[in-house]
Amino acid sequence: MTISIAHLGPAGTYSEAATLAYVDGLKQRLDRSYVLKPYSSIARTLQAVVRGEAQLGVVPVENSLGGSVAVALDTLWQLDALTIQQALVLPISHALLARADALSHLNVVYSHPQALAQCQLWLERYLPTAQLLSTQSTTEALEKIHTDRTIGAIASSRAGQLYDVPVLAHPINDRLDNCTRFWVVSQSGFNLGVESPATELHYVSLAFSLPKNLPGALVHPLQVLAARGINMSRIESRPAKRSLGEYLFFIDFEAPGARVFWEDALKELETHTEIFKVWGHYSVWHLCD
Ligand SMILES: O=C(O)C(=O)C[C@]1(C(=O)O)C=C[C@@H](O)C=C1
Repeated sequence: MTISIAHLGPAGTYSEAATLAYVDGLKQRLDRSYVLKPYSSIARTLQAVVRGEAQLGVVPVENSLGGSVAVALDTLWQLDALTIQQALVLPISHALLARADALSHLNVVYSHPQALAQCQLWLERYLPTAQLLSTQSTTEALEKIHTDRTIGAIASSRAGQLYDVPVLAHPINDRLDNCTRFWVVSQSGFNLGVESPATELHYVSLAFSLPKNLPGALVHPLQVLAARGINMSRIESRPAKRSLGEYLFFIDFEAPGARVFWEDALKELETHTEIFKVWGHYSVWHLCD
């Protein structure tokens, strides 16, 4: 059976690059054929998995410079039907692509908001007067250029080659060690049949809302982890989209060793929450670009 994998498109996005590298890794573990399915937004990528149009979906969730990809976390919470199979970390090296001969000819730069955020200092320094406009993906930004010599796009050099747009500057991200974490998700209950060795560091990701906005409400669930010596690797709050000041909390923690140890922690943690969702237990693959 062919495994179909949804990702943010069109061709040339970093999400596609992460998916291609993931497929390379999968091929070494699972003798199947794979087909990639591009979608026009991160939310639609996740919805495609829920609708069964693809068995897996690859979405960016966090970048070392730009922080969380809010739409991915918010959509995961709303959809409530997905499980994380794998995390992927991809190095991200942005290029400024344009048909212009010099930076001074550019009036507008398009890109995905995450890519614009990752190049913020560079843009302030070299293109302080250019208008910065958002697109759904870095390759959608490239499509805006057509033949216009006053428009630039931030995307990968690989995308520049695919769309035949020259590189005007590279790398332009504010730190060279820029990288993005992606989650590979499936419908809950889907078994990919890939065992990750216990030697790989494993994580658990979860999210919850709190029963009441009272003093100490967040401390209690956190104490459950601290009391067991469980190392939290991320905590992120997002608006609950109910009343002002109500939040959802997204937590990742390291989960080595016996399953029973952290499963017990989850049971106790749940008692301190209102809505409680566990996204999964998974390992991380560090990909090469
Ligand atoms: O627009 C793309 O190329 C994407 O795959 C999206 C995305 C993101 O949302 O973080 C992925 C990796 C980079 O951080 C920049 C953009």
